[in-house]
Amino acid sequence: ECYDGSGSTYRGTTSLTVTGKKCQAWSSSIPHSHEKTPANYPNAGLEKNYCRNPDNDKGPWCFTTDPSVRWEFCNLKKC
Ligand SMILES: O=S(=O)(Nc1cnn(C2CCNCC2)c1)c1cc(Cl)ccc1F
Repeated sequence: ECYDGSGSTYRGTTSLTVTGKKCQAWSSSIPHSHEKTPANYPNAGLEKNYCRNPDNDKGPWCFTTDPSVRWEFCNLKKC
């Protein structure tokens, strides 16, 4: 899979980061509490633990399930 531009419109199901970590669900605050919730960002496609770009970073990312790593970019290429 690949993403266009900054990936703000990416709606695929990749949920692994560049270092192979599993993504934390956007609706969860464990292990990382955060502001990027589906309630706060209803149009960002923050489903399950799929990689997304709700804050206009350079590509899709996610909070990781590793307590020592808050977030990482995802294992996706730019189209
Ligand atoms: O809940 S958060 O979104 N957590 C957070 C921390 N770093 N990031 C990066 C995610 C990828 N893009 C750059 C910011 C997000 C968050 C955002 C802001 Cl503006 C302030 C505090 C905070 F807790």
